[in-house]
Amino acid sequence: MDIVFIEDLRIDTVIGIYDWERRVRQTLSFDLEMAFDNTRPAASDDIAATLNYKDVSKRLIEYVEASSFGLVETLAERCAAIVREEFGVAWVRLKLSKPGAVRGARSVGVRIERGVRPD
Ligand SMILES: Nc1nc2c(c(=O)[nH]1)N=C([C@H](O)[C@@H](O)CO)CN2
Repeated sequence: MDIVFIEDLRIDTVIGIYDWERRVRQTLSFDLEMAFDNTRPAASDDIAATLNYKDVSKRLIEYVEASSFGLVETLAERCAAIVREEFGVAWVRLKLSKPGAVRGARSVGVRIERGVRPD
C-alpha cells in the first residue's frame, strides 16, 4: 500500500468547550496519511492521476476555517469523511493536534483511522 501524506498542516479555527474558546481562534495541526496507488501517476508523470495533496490541503483549510466545533473528535471525524468521500480515499489516518491546550503538554488531540486499509 502506498501513502500520500500531509504533515503539520496548521489551520486557525474556533474549537473548544470553554466559553473563552468560543471567542478566539486557535491554531490546530493536522497530520494525514492517505492510502493511494501511486504506481499510475508514477508511470504517467501526470498530476491528474495523483491524489493531489495540495487539493486535499486546500479543501481542509476551507472547511476547518469555517467550522466551530467543541470537540477535536468531531472535527477529526468530519475531516476524515471529507477525505474519503470527496477524494475517493479508501483508508485515512488523521492526527489532529491542539498545541498548548494543556499546561505541561506540548500538544494534545486525537488520532483516528477510517476505512479499509488496502494490502
Ligand atoms: N478528548 C477531548 N478532551 C478535551 C477536549 C476535546 O476536544 N477532546 N477539549 C478540551 C478543551 O476544549 C481544551 O482543549 C481546552 O484546554 C478539554 N478536553
